[in-house]
Amino acid sequence: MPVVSATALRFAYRGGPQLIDLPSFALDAGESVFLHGPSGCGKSTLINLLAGTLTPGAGRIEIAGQALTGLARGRRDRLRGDHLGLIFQQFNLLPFLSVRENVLLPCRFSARRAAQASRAVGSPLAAAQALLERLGLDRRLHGRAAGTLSVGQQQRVAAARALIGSPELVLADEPTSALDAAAQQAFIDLLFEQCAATGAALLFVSHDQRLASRFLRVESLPELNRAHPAPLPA
Ligand SMILES: Nc1ncnc2c1ncn2[C@@H]1O[C@H](COP(=O)(O)OP(=O)(O)OP(=O)(O)O)[C@@H](O)[C@H]1O
Repeated sequence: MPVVSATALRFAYRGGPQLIDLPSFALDAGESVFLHGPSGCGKSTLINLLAGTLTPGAGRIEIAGQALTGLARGRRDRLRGDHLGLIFQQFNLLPFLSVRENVLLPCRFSARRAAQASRAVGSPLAAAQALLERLGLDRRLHGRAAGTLSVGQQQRVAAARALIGSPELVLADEPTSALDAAAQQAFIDLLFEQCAATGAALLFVSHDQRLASRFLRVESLPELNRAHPAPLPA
């Protein structure tokens, strides 16, 4: 069973042209997919549709076998919290909360994630600490306000937050855009390692095709998408 599937998905921003017209797209459990395309082709929009933060004009999205489309907001938020880990370009960490509290957020919103974290290592707190340490952030940093960390450190906090409680699917939107080439490779290594450890599928979105060679499955959004939005000027 796919961990995420989209069928006959169509989307346009209000008053804008058709941006997404996707006959079908799916990821199987444990699969890692690199999705690329030029700036403005709709990659972030697609991620937000799959995450349920944008609502499609038509079509169906299923997460872990459950329909996301058509759900009321509260149930959609719960489905997202239970099954998805999200890493965005801007990390979306809460800068005044500690590193530890940021990582624990998904367990606060999802009893399922908290239970899975507890089953794995005893408690959500122990899971947060173990993940942070495996991602190279030692305990002295865990009580610091997230906003005081370097960009590379914040990226790893965002990864720990996405991975805690073993979500079935991790959606990563340009997560390495602020890193240099060596740090990008190291971050991708960590993501692969952690997704393999929890069995999570990974959808990694980037315009940077140099990263594609690390993935077994590589997809081009403009090739999948039957709507062809005009590229943004460089
Ligand atoms: N909230 C919005 N309202 C209206 N138009 C939007 C909105 N967000 C994005 N767009 C437009 O939709 C198109 C696709 O944007 P999107 O961010 O999905 O592209 P992208 O492929 O992720 O680009 P990038 O690689 O630069 O992040 C762009 O033309 C963009 O200007």
